[in-house]
Amino acid sequence: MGSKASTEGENTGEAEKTETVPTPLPRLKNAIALNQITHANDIRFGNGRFVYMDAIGRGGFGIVAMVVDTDTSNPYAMKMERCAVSYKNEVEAYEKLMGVQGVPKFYSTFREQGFTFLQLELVGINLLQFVRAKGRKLRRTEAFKLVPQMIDILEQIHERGLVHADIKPANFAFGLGSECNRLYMLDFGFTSPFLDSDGEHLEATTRPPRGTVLYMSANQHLSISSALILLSRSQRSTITVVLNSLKSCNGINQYLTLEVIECTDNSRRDDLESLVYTLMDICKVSLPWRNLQAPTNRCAHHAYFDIKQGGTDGSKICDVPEFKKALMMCRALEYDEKPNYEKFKRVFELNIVQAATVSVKPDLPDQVYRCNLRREEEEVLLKFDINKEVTETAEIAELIELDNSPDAED
Ligand SMILES: Nc1ncnc2c1ncn2[C@@H]1O[C@H](COP(=O)(O)OP(=O)(O)OP(=O)(O)O)[C@@H](O)[C@H]1O
Repeated sequence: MGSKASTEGENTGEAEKTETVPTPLPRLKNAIALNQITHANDIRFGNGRFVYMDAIGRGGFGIVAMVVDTDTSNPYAMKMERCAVSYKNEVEAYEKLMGVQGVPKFYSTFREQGFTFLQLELVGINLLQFVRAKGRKLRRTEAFKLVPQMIDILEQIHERGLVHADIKPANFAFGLGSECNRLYMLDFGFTSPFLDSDGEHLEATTRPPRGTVLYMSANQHLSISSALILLSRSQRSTITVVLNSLKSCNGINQYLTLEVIECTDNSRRDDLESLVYTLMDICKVSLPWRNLQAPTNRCAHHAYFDIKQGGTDGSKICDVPEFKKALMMCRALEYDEKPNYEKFKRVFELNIVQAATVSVKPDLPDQVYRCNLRREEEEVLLKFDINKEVTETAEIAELIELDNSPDAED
């Protein structure tokens, strides 16, 4: 299934030693000031061109590292993934989104030792980290101040014929330095086109829900088809492998019930609905489904659907008029309908005084946020130590596996 099991979709880089950051101590826990990076090490990517500095993010498929280009001394974000499933999607999306304000610049991509790499413009802390660093949720006026930028980015992504499909706080980040009051959109691993080659909206197709459970639209939980596959005793031989692995489960040796959760493909309205949930979450408006278990079957998805629907006008979700209105607008959109982005922005418009006085930006505009690596991730990085001889056949096997994968480039 394309959804992320974590209901929060967050990185878990919590408290950690700051041995690589010299004095003065940063005020933001885990922060790395760009002008304070002094340590260089022997971990290199891209045939030695990029020096690894620190891990700054983690996702479902790999890590994001801060690196420095030895040719230019410029820092970059390097997204490194073992699995190539979302990689091709993401590269295609970044290529289509070149030049969009609010999407990090995409510089290059390469493969090394069975891993895929994306060299990206380095941006600052994400919205989830921002809220945590503040130690409180945002005031509504603060969150609303961000809306025009968020909608503008989303509109431009849609203008290029793509739906993002994983809108959440961790996928918005502030820029660095003089760009620190600008928002950027990250993570195009689930991004997909919604227009055909003639510019027509694609027909609604079905596939497993996509996105991060906490923020995915109600529609993504609406299972519209499921398959019940009954296998007679005589058919067993054809699926011996499956049945063998299920031997320990009572009652499965006569028939196999396979439930397929499918929903309608994401379209523009789903991105907007996820944006409303993102805004609710960064303000002090709790998401009523936050404590539900991650949905693994149709019944659980329906429970999510019901609660996210919150009645026809979303009134059972929360009583904040702006969110209610925005949700109603999302619900009123047809699958292939272009949203009225300006109208959507107006729902969250601040008055003149608020617009002039409310400011939302990181306290430390030159700092990125370090993410604690797990042991296995550190071990992976050590594969890229230039002092270490690469002799392991496992690495060659990985390469072969990757090149044979359906996503491998020609
Ligand atoms: N260009 C960048 N500059 C700075 N930090 C970044 C950049 N890209 C990603 N990050 C950091 O890394 C985190 C994870 O990145 P991203 O969401 O792209 O990875 P992912 O594997 O797709 O994650 P997930 O599975 O949670 O969606 C982001 O939340 C962000 O904090």
